[in-house]
Amino acid sequence: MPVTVRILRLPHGAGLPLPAYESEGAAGLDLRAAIDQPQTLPAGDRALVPTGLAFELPGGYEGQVRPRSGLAAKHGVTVLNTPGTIDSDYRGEVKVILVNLGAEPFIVEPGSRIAQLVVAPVTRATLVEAEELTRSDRGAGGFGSTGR
Ligand SMILES: O=c1ccn([C@H]2C[C@H](O)[C@@H](COP(=O)(O)OP(=O)(O)OP(=O)(O)O)O2)c(=O)[nH]1
Ligand SMILES: [Mg+2]
Repeated sequence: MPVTVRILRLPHGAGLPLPAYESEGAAGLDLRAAIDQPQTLPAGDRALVPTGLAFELPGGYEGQVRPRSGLAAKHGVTVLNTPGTIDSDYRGEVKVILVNLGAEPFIVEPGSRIAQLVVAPVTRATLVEAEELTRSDRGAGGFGSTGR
């Protein structure tokens, strides 16, 4: 379902194109690094990379910051907290926590596409505290209880 999202380009992101869906059916809007110098991400290290963007998501929606599979497959570079959560009431700059799990340093180039933002509906729960929970076949079994 299409949804309208207000977006603000911050001064350091003003020269970058607006995020776009890169194909007709793409789920994510690519996010770019709003940096003015190449930034080296050493192997094993992480960095909070600015996007130069702030969003106003409608109530009932969230933004999910997800990795790009190409960066992960080719360089071992992913989003540390994937999926990062952008709350609908957050008005600050969206930043991407990149981590380099590869063996080589990775250079983040200015304006390069580092992650993607998926806008998704969220359900908010009403919690009802209970004395006990309804029985189920699974019960408390988990963490591999059904075997391999
Ligand atoms: O990858 C991310 C994750 C979060 N945020 C921003 C938007 C989000 O609405 C806010 C808070 O994120 P989260 O709730 O995940 O972080 P927290 O550690 O719980 O911080 P807070 O106490 O501010 O909620 O930070 C980002 O820019 N990038
Ligand atoms: Mg939080």
